[in-house]
Amino acid sequence: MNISEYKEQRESFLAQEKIVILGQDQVLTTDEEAVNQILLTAKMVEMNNAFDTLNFLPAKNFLTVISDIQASEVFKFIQKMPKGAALHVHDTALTSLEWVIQELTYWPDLYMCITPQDILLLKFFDNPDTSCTWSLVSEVRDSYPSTKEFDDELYGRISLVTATPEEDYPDINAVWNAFSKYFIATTDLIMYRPAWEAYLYRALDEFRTDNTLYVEFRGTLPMLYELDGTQLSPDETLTVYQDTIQLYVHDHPDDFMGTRYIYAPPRMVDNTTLNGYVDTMIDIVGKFPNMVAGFDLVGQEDMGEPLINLLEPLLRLADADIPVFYHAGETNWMGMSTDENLVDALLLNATRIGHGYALVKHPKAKELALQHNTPIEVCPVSNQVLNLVSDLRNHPAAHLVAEGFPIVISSDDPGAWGAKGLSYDFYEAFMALGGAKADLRFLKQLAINSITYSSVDENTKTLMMQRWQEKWNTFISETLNLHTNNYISDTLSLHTNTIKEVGVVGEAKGGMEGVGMGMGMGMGMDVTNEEEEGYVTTTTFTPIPTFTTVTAVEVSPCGRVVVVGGVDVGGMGVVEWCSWPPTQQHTPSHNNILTGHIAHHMEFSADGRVLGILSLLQSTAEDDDDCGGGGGGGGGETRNERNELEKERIRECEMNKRNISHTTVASGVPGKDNIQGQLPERVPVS
Ligand SMILES: O=c1[nH]cnc2c1ncn2[C@@H]1O[C@H](CO)[C@@H](O)[C@H]1O
Repeated sequence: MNISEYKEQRESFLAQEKIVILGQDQVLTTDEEAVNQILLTAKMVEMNNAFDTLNFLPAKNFLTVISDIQASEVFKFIQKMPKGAALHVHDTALTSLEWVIQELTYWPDLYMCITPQDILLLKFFDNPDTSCTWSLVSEVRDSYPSTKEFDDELYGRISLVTATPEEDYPDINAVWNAFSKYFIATTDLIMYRPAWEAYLYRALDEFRTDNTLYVEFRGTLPMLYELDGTQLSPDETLTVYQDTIQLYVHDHPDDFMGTRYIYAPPRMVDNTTLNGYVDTMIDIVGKFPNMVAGFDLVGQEDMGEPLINLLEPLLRLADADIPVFYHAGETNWMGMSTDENLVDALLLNATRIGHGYALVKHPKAKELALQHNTPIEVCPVSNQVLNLVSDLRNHPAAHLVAEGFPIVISSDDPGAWGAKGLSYDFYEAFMALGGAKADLRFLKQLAINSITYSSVDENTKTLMMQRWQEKWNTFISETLNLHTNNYISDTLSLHTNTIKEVGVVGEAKGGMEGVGMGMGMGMGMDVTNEEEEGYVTTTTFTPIPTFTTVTAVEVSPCGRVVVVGGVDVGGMGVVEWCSWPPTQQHTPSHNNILTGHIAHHMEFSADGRVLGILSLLQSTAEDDDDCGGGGGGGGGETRNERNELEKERIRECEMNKRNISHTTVASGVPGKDNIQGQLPERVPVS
């Protein structure tokens, strides 16, 4: 076998592998392709940098890299992207803790107490009871040197966020212990009926503003209470849920489509208690059929009762045809009792599986899940924070992604760990579970999956998909526009900072004429006034603002490239691109900047798109053809010698390309009013 045969075989092998990756069968429109390139460019900058430095955010505990993720361009992209639905989140950690502290803990009548076991309690009372030594939060806050100090301490006590997770949470029990304290502190605080209304409204707002259309949240159904301590019944509690959701949808009819509730009491129970939960379930699904989606069991799985021990009540649910969404396989204990929850969840006909972290260790269960089209709800940040996996590249869902298994991505308990909405989990999934090659198709598929696997009826699903698609289309076109606009300003400032000179090439030997532009761009080109062998270069310093008109801006087909069209003083455009026409496969990181080249004219379509560039002396930083200065490099020459060599090289290169026809369009002092000569005629580009 020769090398090319081998390579052919390899290509076809890799192609086969690629087509099964989650989302690869999505067909992208031209605009989506362009956006994909923008996305991949940002992604590859991040990936390549991490590949060199080993500073890869998904490999680090989320609690320590939240602000780094916020600074990521990929994350910002994902935040704006319509993500569909959040299908796996828990009631008491839906909303950012920052809001809870800044808003709810400033409400009057809120008391706090720290128990002898050092557990923080927060509760609203008109008259505090005697179960603890309560103090008014407002008074305690006032006793601090500053409100910020108090609020920070409160945040530190409640949230799981820490700079030293490995020390603070050495194992899964330690982190779940801290997690339980979070639930204890927040539950009484937010179950005060007016506080819950504000909290749930805010939760939906955080998801909507994170570009999520719909939410399914799980809850243990803790009873709401009034200030005088009166507890609401389950029906009254659920009515408050329903009213708040309806109010939210009413207030945001175009951007939010609703919320359903999965009743999910604790799994650390016996059959009698669970039978009580099942009764409640059957009752509430009858009374709130639109809102209540089904049943689940929650809590630290390894500590809970395995599903197999709870069969009698669970089969009652199956008999009553109640959809179930069991948390199952949220464990690293392969072969132990809780690990088999996965099998039971599937045999009990789960609609979706919560986490399903252990699924890859159960090939038969995986097969069954595929047969039943049962997705798993992957919550990457949760799995990392709760100590199942430290480096998210090693998350088992990476295997599932590689073979296109149906997953949805969700955020579990964003409020508990300084996250918000869905974007952080999408980011981790995109960077770590999908690997370097996951692109817009992957993200699009995740969004589509979230709607496909939601529990809404088919009609609503169709409407939701349509709404999502509209938002998606808007996102795509806005991203293209925004990218282009940003690119102009970036480009302008880049050029303003780095352009040293603009050279106007006058008469060339042999009567060839041309206009050239020499920009420093840190590429070692340093053209000065000179005359050599008929190759005349006139150099004038021209700051970028003298580029007079920007008539069109476009992302090139390779996406990366933006052309700032229009006319500069020499009748040229400022050009940055990968390649036009695309002559080679460009990796997204390919960032050729054309400098010192002759671009006479750009050709635009009737709708203003840049079709191509005419009379272009093409040369790029990475082409063999490059005439634009090869950058530093070089061996022992002095700077002057290097400059001379460089000039010689450029000149030769330029001369070799004289078969491209050029027209002098300007000479003399740059400046809009000093353009001399005619702009070249437009030649249609086929
Ligand atoms: O990742 C998880 N696995 C299992 N249970 C969870 C997880 N996150 C939160 N809860 C449980 O949900 C309840 C609030 O609705 C909490 O009691 C918590 O234990």
